Amino acid sequence: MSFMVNRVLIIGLGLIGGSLAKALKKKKFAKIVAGYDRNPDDLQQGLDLGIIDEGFSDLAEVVATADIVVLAVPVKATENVLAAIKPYLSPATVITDVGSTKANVILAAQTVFGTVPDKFIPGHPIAGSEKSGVAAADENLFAKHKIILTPLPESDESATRLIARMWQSTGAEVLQMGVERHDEVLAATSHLPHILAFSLVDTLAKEQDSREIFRYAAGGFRDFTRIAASDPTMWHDVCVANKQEILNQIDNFTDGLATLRQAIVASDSQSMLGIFTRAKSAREHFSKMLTGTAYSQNSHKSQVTFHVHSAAPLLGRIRVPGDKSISHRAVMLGALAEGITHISGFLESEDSLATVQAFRDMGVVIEGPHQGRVKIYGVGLQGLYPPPGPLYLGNSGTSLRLLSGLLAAQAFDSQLLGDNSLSKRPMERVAEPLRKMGASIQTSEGGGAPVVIQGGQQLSAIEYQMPVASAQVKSCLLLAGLYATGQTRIQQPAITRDHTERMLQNFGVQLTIEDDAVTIASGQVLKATSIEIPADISSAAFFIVAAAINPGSDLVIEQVGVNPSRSGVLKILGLMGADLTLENPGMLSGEPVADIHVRYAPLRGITIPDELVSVAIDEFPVIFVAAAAAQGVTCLSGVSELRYKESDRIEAMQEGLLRMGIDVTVKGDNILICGGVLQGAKVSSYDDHRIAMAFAVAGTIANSEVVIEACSHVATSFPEFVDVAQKAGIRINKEET
Ligand SMILES: O=C(O)C1=C[C@@H](OP(=O)(O)O)[C@@H](O)[C@H](O)C1
Ligand SMILES: C=C(OP(=O)(O)O)C(=O)O
Repeated sequence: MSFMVNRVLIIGLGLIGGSLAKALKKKKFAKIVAGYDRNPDDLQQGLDLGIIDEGFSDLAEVVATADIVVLAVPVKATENVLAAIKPYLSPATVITDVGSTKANVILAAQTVFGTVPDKFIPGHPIAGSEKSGVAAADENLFAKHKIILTPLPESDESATRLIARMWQSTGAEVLQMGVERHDEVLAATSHLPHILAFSLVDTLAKEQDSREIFRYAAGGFRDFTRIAASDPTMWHDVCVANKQEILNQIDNFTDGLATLRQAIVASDSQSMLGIFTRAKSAREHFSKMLTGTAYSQNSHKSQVTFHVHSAAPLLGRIRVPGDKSISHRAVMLGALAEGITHISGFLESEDSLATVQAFRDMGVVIEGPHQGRVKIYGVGLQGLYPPPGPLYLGNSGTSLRLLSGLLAAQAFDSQLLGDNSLSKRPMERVAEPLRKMGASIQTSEGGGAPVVIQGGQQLSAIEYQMPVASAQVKSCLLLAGLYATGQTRIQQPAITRDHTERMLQNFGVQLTIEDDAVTIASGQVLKATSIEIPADISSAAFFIVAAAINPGSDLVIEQVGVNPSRSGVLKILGLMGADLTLENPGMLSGEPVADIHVRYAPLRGITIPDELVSVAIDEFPVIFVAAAAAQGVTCLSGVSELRYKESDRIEAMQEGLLRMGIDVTVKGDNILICGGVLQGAKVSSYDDHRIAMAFAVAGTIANSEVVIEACSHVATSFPEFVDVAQKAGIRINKEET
């Protein structure tokens, strides 16, 4: 490290002080790491173990020469230690501490110095262990842990930066927050759990047959009570120091426990399941937030790269997972219905799980998903609760836009957030008509997320002519229309998927449906029902195209949704000469389904009819691949909406196909793709699931390996893609780093 402090003095060589000394020495943060402890044995042990360079039993000798003094002593000793070092401090010395409460540390500094010195930067490492003492010092104790600094408005900024740099050198992540907020947050997340652990063990230990009980204590007891072995004096001091915040949290917890007790007394299964399912999903949600991972099990934030080699023919029968658009709607309407809705075929992907989480955050009891089955205890149109914080919708445009319509009509305020990609997508297209209905809704810079909604507005019906063909805008307004006084009529410039209309009718809602418009009246009640979700044609499309372009293929994809407002891809491929037949037709919860049978046949370039664009909107990435594999030129126009998806899908496909040696010309709204021989290349998915999967299909006919980078987002819509692709005969491997 180029930057080096001369001398750091650590006062108190316990677990935290010793670990900090060890880490600072290892990272060469200071030329000299000095230690002071009033216990000579600890000091000697620190020297013997090489944890400190110099040991002092007299503060006068060392304080004046230290650049940084760290108080690693119990919180209640802070005042005495500050008083002891005060006479020797030089004006340049920066002081910090490691206490787990902050208001009383500030008070101690005020008592000793009159006002808090501007070079005193209070800090708290959120790291520890049930072990104590210098012998347990661990140089990695702080790595990847959070350190909270609570500087005051008058604190010296360069002193704050220095302390931040000191902690960063140990591998920790440094955050800043206000003193009060720190004490409140820590009371909830650290102090209360410790108190509960101590109290539970103490209560059980007092029972007569405690020996007998503890003999049978299994994992649950051990997990819950590990922290009851922590240092009693330290926890005594914390309880004294953060008394009021801790009492607030104990009261809060006591209320929660009383509610659960009452549910058990009354054998109230719905309340018990509500508490347990909410807690389970919140725990999973938080763990994922904390580890930076995602909603579904087989997705995480690691870098995922696909490697694809040209395929043998695709043969046999496969199933692809449930429809994403319908899965979202089933959860939303199930939650708003009266009674219990049972769903099967639910898509367990990041996007649809984000919708589930949002409704759980609003108090809806949802069991599952378990093997595609979800049980929703509907709360009725007026039964949602205010969420405890912003609703995080990940990568999912459908969740954010549809929920905007619903939330604009609620009595409570809400805020909708998404990942980087979602934050860039246009949200004014829903905010603008919702404002016309009387909603109070703001989008962020550039018209994107976060979207902030003030509840408590009575919406009124409007007649709205949508400027863009968007099922999300239409569905958003239909949901708002359930609450708006009067009849909301939405007119669309082209056909868009009508799953919301079909599903509302399944839930008993009356609509007036015309060729290009739909009207909904408020005052209706949704009645719980059972929904079977067909396989997603947007996921099936990758295999339809892969089979269509690989000689010898003969593949059946079972029970796929073939709703005419979704199945433009079949028509487009048909016009290109693909050999497709629909077998075994039927209906699933108001949606037409069929087995799609694809056999290889040479494709030819065509001009894609304008009216097929909006009914094949998500399939264009893979349609581009079909065009690249076809003989001749494919022309299309009117697809500018593709620029507003998870990536700019026109740019992403053009770039990748050009790398693969395919001529793609984009002039304004016109796109020309010249079929040719696809070459092996390295391409990026731009974190867009459909781009990743489209290039995997392109790889099946490339003349050498295709490497697709940034594929973790495939879990947005199709977490099992690689497994299904391998089963169908595609030679694809997933590399995770
Ligand atoms: O309503 C829906 O479920 C969807 C509508 C389409 O978006 P737009 O409404 O923006 O066209 C589509 O691209 C998206 O994947 C899902
Ligand atoms: C555009 C898509 O989804 P959403 O708008 O829900 O993010 C998609 O799945 O291709």
